[in-house]
Formats: sequence, structure tokens, C-alpha cells
Amino acid sequence: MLEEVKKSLEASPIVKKGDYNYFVNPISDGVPAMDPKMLRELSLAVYKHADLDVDKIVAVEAMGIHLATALSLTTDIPFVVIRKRQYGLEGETEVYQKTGYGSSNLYVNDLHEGEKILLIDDVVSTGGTLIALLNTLKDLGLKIKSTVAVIEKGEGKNIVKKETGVDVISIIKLDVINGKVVIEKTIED
Ligand SMILES: O=P(O)(O)OC[C@H]1O[C@H](OP(=O)(O)OP(=O)(O)O)[C@H](O)[C@@H]1O
Ligand code: HPA
Repeated sequence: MLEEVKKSLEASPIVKKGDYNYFVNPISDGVPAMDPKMLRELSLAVYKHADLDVDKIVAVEAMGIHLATALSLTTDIPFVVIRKRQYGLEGETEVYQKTGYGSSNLYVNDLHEGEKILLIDDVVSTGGTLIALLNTLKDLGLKIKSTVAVIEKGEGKNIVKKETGVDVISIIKLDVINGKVVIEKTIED
């Protein structure tokens, strides 16, 4: 298990975004093309390790969406997307997200006090995105049963734990060292 995922990640090109070493991969970018076997493998790993006693799967735009879709098709749990687009719907909540290379506003819709959720995204790196979202989702009175970042880059998970107290489930931990992706561990090791 996860051998194809590891191979694909190790082959990721690195592009510079300012000082930030950004790896490019099907899981985090949809580039190059995603092998459906790999998506199934990742989805199965999330299925095995996350708490699925939830009302909704919550995806973060853009690169949480395919992961949430795959999990939703396996579990029959509905999913909702936290978008970068503002709709101005009643109850919409704005969240400011900052990553290692940019920032934007995110918009939370159709999540209601007391609902149990599984939050899923592709990568946790500086933790900026998950920290901002977890704080907002807690303020909205949601019960966050699982938080998944399929890939943990660097110290992302520890930073989120320190700032929010939340344990992020990650399937693969990696870092970029000397211009290359190095896999540090997987959830199965
Ligand atoms: O831990 P952090 O440093 O916050 O990085 C993680 C975030 O960065 C990427 O999002 P991005 O805003 O690039 O959007 P995308 O999903 O549309 O690529 C990724 O999808 C995560 O949401
Ligand atoms: O290096 C990265 N690659 C892809 N997505 C990301 N999201 C945060 N960092 C990265």
C-alpha cells in the first residue's frame, strides 16, 4: 500500500514561489494527471484512519475537493466545499487564509452549529490554512471529529497541534531537502 503514492511524490518537480520550495504532484495540484488507483489508495487510507461518524465531509478549495469527492462516494456522506468565492449567502463566514506563498479569503457556507464534520485538505505546511479554518469552525459550534491533511510537509502538523490543540491525521509526511521530496514516513509505518 501507498507505494505508488510514495513514488509519485518522490518524482515531484520543485518550483520556487519566492523562497518557498513548492512540490508539484497529482495529489496537491492535479498535475501531472492523477492515476485513479492512487486516489483510491489514499481514500482508503483516510477511510481506515479517520472518524467517519460525521454529518458532512468539509473540503477546502481547491485541492481538497477531489479527496472529499472520493471519500464521499465511498461513504455516502455528503460534502461541502469551503470556497475562495464569496456568495454573500445568509450565514456565510469569511476566513483569512495565509500559506507559505500567498493568501486569500475563504468562505464557509452550509455548516451549522452542532454538526459533526470531517475536514479534509491536501497539504498542511505552515499550518496557516488549517489553523484559521479550525478556529472559525470551532467558533461556529461545529464538532470537528477528524481533520485530515493527506500530506504533511515539514512541521505543519505540530504547528496546528500547538496553535489549536487539534491532531491532524496525515497519510504521508515529507519534506523538501536539497531540491527533492524526501518521504519521512507514512501512516502505515
Ligand atoms: O499549511 P499551509 O501553509 O496553509 O498550506 C496548505 C494550503 O496550501 C494549499 O492551498 P492553496 O491556497 O495554495 O490553494 P489550492 O488548494 O487552490 O492550490 C493547500 O491546498 C492547503 O490548503
Ligand atoms: O509545496 C506544496 N505543494 C503543493 N501544495 C502545497 N500546499 C502548501 N505547500 C504546497
